[in-house]
Amino acid sequence: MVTVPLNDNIDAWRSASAIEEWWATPSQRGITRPYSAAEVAQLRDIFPEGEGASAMGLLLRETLTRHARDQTVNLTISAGDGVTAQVLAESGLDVIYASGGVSAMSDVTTKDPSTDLSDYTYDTVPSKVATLYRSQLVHARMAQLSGKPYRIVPIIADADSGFGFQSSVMKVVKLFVQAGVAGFHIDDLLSGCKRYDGKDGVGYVIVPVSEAVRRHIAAKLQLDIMGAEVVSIHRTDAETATHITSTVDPRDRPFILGASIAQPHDAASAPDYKTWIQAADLRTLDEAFAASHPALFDEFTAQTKGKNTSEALLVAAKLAPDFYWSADAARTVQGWFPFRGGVEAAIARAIVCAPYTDASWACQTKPYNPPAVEAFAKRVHAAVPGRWLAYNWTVLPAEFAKSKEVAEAPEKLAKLGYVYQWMPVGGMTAVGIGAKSSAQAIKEGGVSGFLQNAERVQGKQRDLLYWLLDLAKLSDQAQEIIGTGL
Ligand SMILES: C[C@](O)(C(=O)O)[C@H](CC(=O)O)C(=O)O
Ligand SMILES: [Mg+2]
Repeated sequence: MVTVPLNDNIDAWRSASAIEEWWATPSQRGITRPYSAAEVAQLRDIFPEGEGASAMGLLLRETLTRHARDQTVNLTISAGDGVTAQVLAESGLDVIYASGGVSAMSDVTTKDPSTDLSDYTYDTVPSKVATLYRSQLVHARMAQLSGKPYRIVPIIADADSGFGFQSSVMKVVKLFVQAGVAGFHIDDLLSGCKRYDGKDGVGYVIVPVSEAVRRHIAAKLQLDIMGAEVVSIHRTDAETATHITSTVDPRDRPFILGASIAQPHDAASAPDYKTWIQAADLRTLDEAFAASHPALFDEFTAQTKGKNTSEALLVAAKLAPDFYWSADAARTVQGWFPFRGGVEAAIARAIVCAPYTDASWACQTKPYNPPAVEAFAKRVHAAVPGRWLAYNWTVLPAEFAKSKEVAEAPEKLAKLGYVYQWMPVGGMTAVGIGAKSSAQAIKEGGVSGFLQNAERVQGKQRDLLYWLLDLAKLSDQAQEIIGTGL
């Protein structure tokens, strides 16, 4: 048997009481865990390996708490490389985002960029985080050596849908923690099947809310196993969703649509899906029953409390044998059910998932919509006071740049509790702008044009050599310490 001198510490690290003590601390005590500290202790490794991520996680918690308290704007963009990360940190931004979409489109582990479909290998964004985190470590070392101040900025990363089932959620979270992440978001999408043109009547497909909850519990379990302070963000795509994979969860019933007019064939065997759903007059079960049997609706509501669509449909059939409604008939060829996406569905999901996560985010794929943004904040806060909220500025039409409403919006959102706001694709735009202005300067003025342009943007030419010379001090210092004595 191998013995290590740290046995006592290891026993403490793997003890249920130490875990319980940690769960009672301010960062952890708000979380609902459907498992015990003893069960987590059994799954712990001999050594903890999340120290860097925990430090970053605590820093992020501090940052979000400060912005929530002061109602200040915390706005940032993504970074895909160490240079961008460093510039964002030096410029005073409080968070760096590691985007799945930007990675998908520009730099994936398999080296074959494509659409943002969450079908890239799951080590892609963790590996990006490692780059952003480790380059910050190097800069902190450089600064320490030269006695200069430095900033470490926490990284929030995109965990997409967790890349499969619960085990893959745990694996991607583990990689994130090992990489030094401060926070991550997990969504409720079905991986790999976004349709952007809507040509087939299907856009975003989500999973039942119970599956979203299980993803968050799996993620939290992995954080608990690793003892990591990392912030977990609930993301829902329910605002955009057009379909859901299953009708099993009663909490999804208010948004599941079915045919209220019987058709000769199911939607899946119809020549044109969109024409079929129009003819079938899609409604929720409750809407259809209320419209066809208003006198029985109160009785129906009372008897179907907490029931999913199939169970509620049985009640409807007993109360009114002539009633017709079918979610099954409206399934797509893949078996997905029509879903009424919107802010109501996003709010419902945010409230259900809040106990297992630290922050809530309804992903935006349409231009800024103030009433929806406000409704989400107010209703989520009514259910979960003080909840951290996030907002993505993704769809940014050119006219936004000059609109007064959008200019004032980040501040307005900060007052509503949106403590983290970001332009997810902004890192790609920023790199593109830098490259484009450099290329233009070279074309117009050669070496001198390039240098003048760099100086104009960066303020001082020192920045051009900063990395090379200051980094070199680190290796020079190591050589100095090793010496020439032998
Ligand atoms: C935020 C996001 O998840 C990302 O990967 O950056 C994407 C961004 C995008 O595709 O525009 C998303 O909003 O789904
Ligand atoms: Mg993404």
